[in-house]
Amino acid sequence: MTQIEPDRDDAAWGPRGTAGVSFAAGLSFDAVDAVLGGKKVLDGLSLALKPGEIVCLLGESGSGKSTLLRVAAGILPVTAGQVRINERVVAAAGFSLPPDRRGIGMMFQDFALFPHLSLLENVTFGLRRIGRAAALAQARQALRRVGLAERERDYPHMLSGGQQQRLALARSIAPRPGLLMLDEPFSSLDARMRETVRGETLAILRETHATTIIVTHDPEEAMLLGDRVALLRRGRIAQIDTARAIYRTPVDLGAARFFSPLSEIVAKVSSGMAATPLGPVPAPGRADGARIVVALRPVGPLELVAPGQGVPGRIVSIRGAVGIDLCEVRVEGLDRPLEIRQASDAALVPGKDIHLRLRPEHVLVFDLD
Ligand SMILES: Nc1ncnc2c1ncn2[C@@H]1O[C@H](COP(=O)(O)OP(=O)(O)OP(=O)(O)O)[C@@H](O)[C@H]1O
Repeated sequence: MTQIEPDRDDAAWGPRGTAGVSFAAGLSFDAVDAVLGGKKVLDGLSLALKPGEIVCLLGESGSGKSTLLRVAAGILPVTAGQVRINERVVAAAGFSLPPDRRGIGMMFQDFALFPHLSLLENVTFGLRRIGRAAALAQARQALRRVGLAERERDYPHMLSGGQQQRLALARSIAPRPGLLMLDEPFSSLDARMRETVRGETLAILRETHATTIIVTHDPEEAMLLGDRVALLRRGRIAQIDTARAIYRTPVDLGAARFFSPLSEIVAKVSSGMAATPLGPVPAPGRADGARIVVALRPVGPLELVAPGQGVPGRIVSIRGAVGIDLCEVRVEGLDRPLEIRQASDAALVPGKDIHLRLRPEHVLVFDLD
């Protein structure tokens, strides 16, 4: 058996070490189709990532998120279009560069660890090409970076969920891939652990410089982690932009609904304005008689004001969260209560009469489909 040399480099890496740096790669999908079970799951999908960029992929269940990662990694072929890595075509109809020649690291939702291999062996598994000594050094560096250096002889079942996530991350970054595909990397962790692990993972991704796609179901997570957020719908990108931009100017009502609950009011346009029970809302560019949806996020468009300065409403329910109250407010003329988030206030109680002022500049307006 090979004698494992103690690592002499500890001091240089600080308390936890750093992740090895990758050569970030550009990744692009040009009008890609992919078929599963006779169904077109990616349908003319186009998407381009700049080197070193982190893009979070959001979308309904079944919209094709995992399929997109599998196509990038070379696990699934394309039936039309092209996938390019650094301008080199790696997939096209009838052609697929094998996964191990693409320089892509993949991390799966269930971590896909090898139960019969030690932590160190789990990480060196993907490093067979570089020779035993270099593989051990790189694997140890990755384990140290995720805080598992002391556990290298243990087996995956001896780790907590959070530690397993860190091992899976170490395994995917150890070969220093230029591209990383992370499929719901935090979904099996509980809420508190998710927050810590998420921050740590982001720090590691920034260190490696790897160009990364992260699939998530959680809009807040996407907004925190992604340089840009891409919204996938029925196998195509419905919108891609910074999280702030998508939040402020979603491309349609479906995209808006993805990022927060909405109170939706249908209204008719007259002379560029739409009358709602909360007050008039500008509807520029819409013809007279057109029907629109005025959508209100729980934070921003409505403020509590003194009597006489806004429309009357009544609080019908209150749920407390950390530092905020989630209020449902009934307003005459609306079929459903409005959902409003307010800074916690003991004076806000169910049954209380309040007054609301609409801030039209914070309202989203969409054509009624
Ligand atoms: N092996 C398969 N055979 C046939 N259809 C499949 C297969 N795998 C996935 N699909 C279908 O392809 C579509 C896209 O699946 P995919 O896993 O990419 O979606 P997703 O957006 O990642 O969903 P989720 O968020 O639920 O993981 C779904 O309709 C799914 O049922």
